Amino acid sequence: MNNITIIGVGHVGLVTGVCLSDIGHQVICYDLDKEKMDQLNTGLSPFYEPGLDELLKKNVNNRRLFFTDSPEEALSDADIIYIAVGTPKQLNDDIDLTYINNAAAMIGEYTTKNNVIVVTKSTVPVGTNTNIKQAIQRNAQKTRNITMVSNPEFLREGSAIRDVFCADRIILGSDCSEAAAIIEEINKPFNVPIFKTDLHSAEMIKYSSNAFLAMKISFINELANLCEKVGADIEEVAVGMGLDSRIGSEFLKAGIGYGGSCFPKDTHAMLKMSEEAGEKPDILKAVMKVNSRQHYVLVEKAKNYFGSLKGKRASVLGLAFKPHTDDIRESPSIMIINELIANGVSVVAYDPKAMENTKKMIGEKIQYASSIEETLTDTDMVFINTDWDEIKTFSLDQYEKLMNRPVIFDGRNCYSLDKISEYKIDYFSIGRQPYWNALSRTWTPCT
Ligand SMILES: NC(=O)C1=CN([C@@H]2O[C@H](COP(=O)(O)OP(=O)(O)OC[C@H]3O[C@@H](n4cnc5c(N)ncnc54)[C@H](O)[C@@H]3O)[C@@H](O)[C@H]2O)C=CC1
Ligand SMILES: O=C(O)[C@H]1O[C@H](OP(=O)(O)OP(=O)(O)OC[C@H]2O[C@@H](n3ccc(=O)[nH]c3=O)[C@H](O)[C@@H]2O)[C@H](O)[C@@H](O)[C@@H]1O
Repeated sequence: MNNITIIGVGHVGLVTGVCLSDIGHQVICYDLDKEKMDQLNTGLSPFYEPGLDELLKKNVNNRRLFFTDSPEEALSDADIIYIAVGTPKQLNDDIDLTYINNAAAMIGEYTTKNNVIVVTKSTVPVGTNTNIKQAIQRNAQKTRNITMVSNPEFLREGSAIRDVFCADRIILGSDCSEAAAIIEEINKPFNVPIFKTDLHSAEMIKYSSNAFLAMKISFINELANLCEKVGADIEEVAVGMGLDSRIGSEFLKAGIGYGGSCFPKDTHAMLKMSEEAGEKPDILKAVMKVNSRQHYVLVEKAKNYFGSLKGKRASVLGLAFKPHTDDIRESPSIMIINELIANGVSVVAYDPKAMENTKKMIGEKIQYASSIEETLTDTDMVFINTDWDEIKTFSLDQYEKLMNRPVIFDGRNCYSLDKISEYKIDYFSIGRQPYWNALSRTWTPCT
């Protein structure tokens, strides 16, 4: 059992704290937000993540997990400190390292132990861990020896707890083998393969993994658009490709482009890192370009279908950037909504978990419904933007019943084409037969 301090209690910091306490460590988590810390000490998570509330409650109740907004309480006795603060994109798309620098300064100011190991969970550009160490040293009052371990996180929102306990690997980068061995020991109970490497390579592994996954998504989306033109079905193509173990079946789901707080920002950060190093990141640029275009393919289809969208009313099913989360950061659904509004469409939306966050972000620009049925009622078109189970399994006859004249723009290929053709619904999806025309009962190419 180790005593561990975590700085930054967001998606990564909280899940890390909960999981480390669950495997037996004593964890104290520190964040600036007092209200959030008070709520967490009662066992209630500030965001939705499957399975998190139960584990949080369990470990708060058995006193292995504690939250504070006092840096002194969190840091003065600490000798193993995890940094999990945000590294967001600035308005000009550069990475913002303010929170990292503040965390570093704070560690220097408040720690009192002679030897401290600092473990970076946050995603940071290559070289940042070295800068963090220097920033801590500049501020250090009592601590003499600071050792850095880069331990990038690979969890996904919506399956974060499972991803930690069943991870494919844990990466530990350090220039000190003793420190890496201590962090390896801490992680042993997870029973996950551990790969130890140097600091810079560990930092690079994180960006490279996210960029590769983003590339897979843009690749399948580009193929999807081609499939529509040549009469192939991207769902079949993805299965056939994925059967090759060198390619693998994951992250080959065509859709409306990747969103979320990480792929967009991390591809930008990697692009910048590459350019600063004098390289030409051509693949990365293409990945990002394809992705930006993909967010709007459904709106383009709607424009072609209706001629003009002005004065129409659209329902939107799904606001979160993916299912099983209430996170709407860089959500393609919000981009589609903004594009619809710019085209004179009035929007009514529904999401099982992300309504509150959407209200905070875009307020009364749209209307909010409390069920799928209410969302669809008297609308001219529906956009399926997030494939929550509730949305994927929603009965097609309800679209017929509730909409003015049902037209579905399905960004997640939720319905089988065989099923669709049994209904009087005009249907567009991604990378399959482009358009089911209910009146002529034919699959028609898009213009
Ligand atoms: N969200 C995700 O699924 C994943 C995120 N990451 C990376 O992990 C890092 C954290 O991401 P999230 O957890 O999503 O961020 P977040 O934005 O959800 O949470 C960051 C937290 O840090 C706190 N904070 C900022 N400065 C602080 C300071 N000086 N002292 C104490 N607390 C401070 C904020 O109040 C906030 O609660 C980022 O670098 C991200 O790229 C990595 C893997 C997965
Ligand atoms: O660094 C991070 O923050 C994390 O970023 C992603 O995790 P996350 O963004 O939570 O979610 P993903 O499941 O990767 O989905 C990201 C986006 O890609 C889209 N996506 C995903 C997979 C796919 O096949 N097709 C597709 O369009 C999703 O709809 C979503 O908008 C990575 O998968 C994690 O390994 C990583 O730790």
